[in-house]
Amino acid sequence: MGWTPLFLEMRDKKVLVVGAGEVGERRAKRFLKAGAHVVILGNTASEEIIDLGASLKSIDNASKWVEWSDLVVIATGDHNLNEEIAHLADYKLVNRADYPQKGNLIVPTSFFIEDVQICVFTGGKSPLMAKQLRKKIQKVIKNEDILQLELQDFTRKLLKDKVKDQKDRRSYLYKILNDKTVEKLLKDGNLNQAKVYVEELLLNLNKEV
Ligand SMILES: C[C@@]1(CC(=O)O)c2cc3[nH]c(cc4nc(cc5[nH]c(cc(n2)[C@H]1CCC(=O)O)[C@@](C)(CC(=O)O)[C@@H]5CCC(=O)O)C(CC(=O)O)=C4CCC(=O)O)c(CCC(=O)O)c3CC(=O)O
Ligand SMILES: NC(=O)C1=CN([C@@H]2O[C@H](COP(=O)(O)OP(=O)(O)OC[C@H]3O[C@@H](n4cnc5c(N)ncnc54)[C@H](O)[C@@H]3O)[C@@H](O)[C@H]2O)C=CC1
Repeated sequence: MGWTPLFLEMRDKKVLVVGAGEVGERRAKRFLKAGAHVVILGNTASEEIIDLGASLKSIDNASKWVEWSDLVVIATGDHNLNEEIAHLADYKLVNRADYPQKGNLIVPTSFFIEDVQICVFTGGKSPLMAKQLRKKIQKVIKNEDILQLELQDFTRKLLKDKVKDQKDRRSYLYKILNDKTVEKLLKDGNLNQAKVYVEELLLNLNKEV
């Protein structure tokens, strides 16, 4: 299995979705929300994805639209047609809804918590379990984790100015992560106070250096 997780910047990328049934529609929505231009090939597309900015084109011009695209989602229920499109698109990024292993791109289940994006992929073994695992993971991530993330971002920026050596910066970030006062402040939702606390610690750090 050669799959590895990556994040693609989809803003202004061109996505061709061949067949906007249940799966094609889901993919179209995902890419539209990420800022891509989406063309649907086929006979139908829901009002919702057209409103979101997708346009519907005839399958007769498939090779032209494949050439136009950066990424092709193949999601019709017609296996022969899917194979034909895959043949045209063999030099592109391709997501195959019917035979994932014949494509080179997976669209995993994913969710955002603030700026954190979490994805689950079961290697194609069980999409249903990918969905279940997503729901379980969503439950265990707490508000204080997100506040810690904000505090780490704040601290990293301060440290970049003050501490030259990356290894020293890393060790300082771990200290903040494991600091009991910080833990308590974040549990109580006091991000601003935690920032003040970190700033004071950093002042002391400057004195030590
Ligand atoms: C490989 C992959 C495609 C890719 O992206 O390249 C793929 C492939 C296939 N799925 C099939 C079926 C189902 N898919 C779902 C649901 C989801 N499928 C998703 C992803 C993926 N599905 C990719 C990675 C999967 C992985 O993690 O391994 C999710 C997670 C994300 C998303 O699609 O947005 C989304 C949940 C969204 C959420 O979290 O809410 C359900 C459940 C339901 O409908 O409720 C069922 C029915 C139950 C079942 O089969 O499990 C079949 C037909 C099998 C057949 O013919 O029987 C194939 C094709 C095949 O397996 O050959
Ligand atoms: N990746 C995934 O998560 C899943 C994949 N699948 C697989 O993906 C494929 C599509 O699944 P669904 O979206 O659920 O099916 P669906 O039946 O909801 O949608 C299929 C779409 O293909 C279009 N279509 C069919 N024949 C066509 C043709 N000759 N020309 C143009 N358009 C044509 C239909 O109009 C429809 O819009 C199936 O092969 C299925 O096994 C199914 C469920 C989930």
